[in-house]
Amino acid sequence: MSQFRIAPSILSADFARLGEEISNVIAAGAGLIHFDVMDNHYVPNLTIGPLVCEAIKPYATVPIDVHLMVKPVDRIVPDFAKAGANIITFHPEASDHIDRTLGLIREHGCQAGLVFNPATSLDHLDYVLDKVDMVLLMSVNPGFGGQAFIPAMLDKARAARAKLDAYKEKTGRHINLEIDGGVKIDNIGAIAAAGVDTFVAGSAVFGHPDYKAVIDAMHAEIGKHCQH
Ligand SMILES: O=C(CO)[C@@H](O)[C@H](O)COP(=O)(O)O
Repeated sequence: MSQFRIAPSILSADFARLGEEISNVIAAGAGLIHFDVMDNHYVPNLTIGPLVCEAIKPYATVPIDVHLMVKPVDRIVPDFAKAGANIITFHPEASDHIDRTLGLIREHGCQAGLVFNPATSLDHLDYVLDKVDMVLLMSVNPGFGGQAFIPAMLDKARAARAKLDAYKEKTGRHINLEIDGGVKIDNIGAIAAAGVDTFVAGSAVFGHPDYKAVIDAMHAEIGKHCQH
């Protein structure tokens, strides 16, 4: 199995046919289902919550990757764990106690991750890596699908990969590096070469008439730049 996973963001799916959309992207090769939670407070948009997560769970035969763009974070964590989330990530700016929130997510049986906005320093990883399973780099400002990839995030991905590799050298534990925003067939190779292994893609997948064609093309581009 490839170490590289495409995580279609259901923000760009047809919400009237969500279960079917999820089955279709999984059949097309999706490795994760990316679930964007926006609260119209931490970010200027409002989306979906635990009830929808629970409703899609029977269709999600791959892990559900819940990206919390909410403040506060902690009180919603148990609800998402109960609703079937497998991975829960949150923004350090949205939690008063980052270490506590990471621990809380893991205590509820989910993998835990930190999300970095484009201008947020990776220093937040220091001292908490032992509780982190996933690092998610935003390559757009959070809140909306369909924005353009911010090129400076390639340098940030290289810096994050270096940190995670140094940690793996010390501990033997691999931490996934995910990117989110503006990921397309024509930039995914360069992003993979910068060290990213998990790629959120909303409009690129759901905006294409053939989900398998676009996910296959993404894996092919990754393959040109990295060993699959
Ligand atoms: O979290 C977000 C936006 O805040 C993303 O997951 C977007 O939904 C990605 O969409 P595309 O840029 O791939 O269209």
